[in-house]
Amino acid sequence: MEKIIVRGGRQLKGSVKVEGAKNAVLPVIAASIVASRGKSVIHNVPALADVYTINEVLRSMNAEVNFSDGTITVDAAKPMTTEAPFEYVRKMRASVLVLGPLLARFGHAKVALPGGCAIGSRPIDQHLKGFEAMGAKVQVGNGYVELRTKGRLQGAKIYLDVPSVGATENIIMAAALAEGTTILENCAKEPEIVDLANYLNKMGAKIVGAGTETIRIEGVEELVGAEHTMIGDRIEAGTFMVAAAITKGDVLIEGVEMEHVSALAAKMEEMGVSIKEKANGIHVIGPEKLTATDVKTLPHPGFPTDMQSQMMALMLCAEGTSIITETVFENRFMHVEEFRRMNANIKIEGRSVIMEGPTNLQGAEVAATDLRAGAALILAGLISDGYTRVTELKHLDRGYVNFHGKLAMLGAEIERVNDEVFEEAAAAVEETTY
Ligand SMILES: CC(=O)N[C@H]1[C@@H](OP(=O)(O)OP(=O)(O)OC[C@H]2O[C@@H](n3ccc(=O)[nH]c3=O)[C@H](O)[C@@H]2O)O[C@H](CO)[C@@H](O)[C@@H]1O
Ligand SMILES: C=C(OP(=O)(O)O)C(=O)O
Repeated sequence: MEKIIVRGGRQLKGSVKVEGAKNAVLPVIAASIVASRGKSVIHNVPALADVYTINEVLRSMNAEVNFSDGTITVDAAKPMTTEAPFEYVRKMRASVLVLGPLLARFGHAKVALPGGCAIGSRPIDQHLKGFEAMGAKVQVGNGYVELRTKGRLQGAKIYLDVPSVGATENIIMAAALAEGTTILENCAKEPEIVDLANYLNKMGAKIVGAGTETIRIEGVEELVGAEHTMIGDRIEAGTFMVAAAITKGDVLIEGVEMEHVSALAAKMEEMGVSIKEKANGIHVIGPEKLTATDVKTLPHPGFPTDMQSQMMALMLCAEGTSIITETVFENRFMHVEEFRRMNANIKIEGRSVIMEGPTNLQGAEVAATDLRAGAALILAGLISDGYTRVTELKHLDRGYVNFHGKLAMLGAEIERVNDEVFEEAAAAVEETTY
């Protein structure tokens, strides 16, 4: 079994560069389906398992996709099939982001229903409500959702019940090729939405208001391939900000906008962490003592749910009582059990967790329950007594490129090993007769 083994006690020092944002690149790759001519060239693409999965989804539908040295080219000009089977959606929920582009360009899309996952139930009703408002017929059955439209989709006024990131993305991709104007209200304001709108506008779309709660999309008849460079990953950056703070370290984080991590930075400053914007990155210095604080996850610009488990690791080390309230996903506390294995004193009360710190964290064998939980357990391992062994790395690989290698470059005592390889080698040694 593959594991990351970390030995606590090293202060992190140096600089680290973050990758392009996973949650921005997945919709951008899906959006390249809307180009009926011309190639799309996308730079600063992270080599993540999720990126390989979305590339496979597009290839399976007859698009040409090449990925090397951080650049993806997509040629979707040839006729495409319009179905994404369960084998892809099972690996990565963001596969549902092909629904909007396929429907808008080909009048048909069929994708396996994603179902729940380790962090909550994650329905797609708001995506479907938007497509229906634009004139699509929606059919759900046998584990699939199928969308059809006769002729072009029609612009519509759509109000989202929750500011869903995925629904906002799917609807703006569909509306970009619809006939007439779509006004999308109470939409998500995440930086990834702005990046997607910028890319679509380079393709010829007419989208204004991305990053605010009302987006207006004037549909156009055709979109063409475009060149785009992805924004830096604010969640990877945030994870390294916590790594610096938790180890009382001194780290410069490059490749991300300060504005994209401002909610996290504000909370970390309340805890006593020094965070300064520099010309070449974000400079984080961890204090001798961390002060307890409270955090509530919210849609952007609130505190991101994708930083909740990493923040929990930091709060475990703070003096006093800290509370985290998770309002975005109903079940995103699976990592609490794993932290308890590391000696954490944590109570779950409804949608909140209450921690008494500082915790004398102890190394243990723990499992990544989702990708951010995996990162959070490694962060806790950085300051635990002894060795922490983190398994289920498939989750981590969905969202972090070479996480252990980057931490090692900053001075952490960490390695990624494959037990099976060791066991095979050990067995081979035993069998050897001298
Ligand atoms: C690939 C990607 O970008 N993933 C991110 C995206 O996920 P994703 O786009 O799936 O998350 P959403 O913003 O859609 O979900 C937010 C909340 O809305 C609910 N909801 C969503 C859609 C819907 O039709 N109906 C509904 O009720 C969800 O159950 C959840 O409680 O945003 C999340 C919230 O910031 C992040 O944690 C994920 O990392
Ligand atoms: C929850 C996440 O991703 P996804 O929506 O792809 O599961 C995440 O990036 O933390």
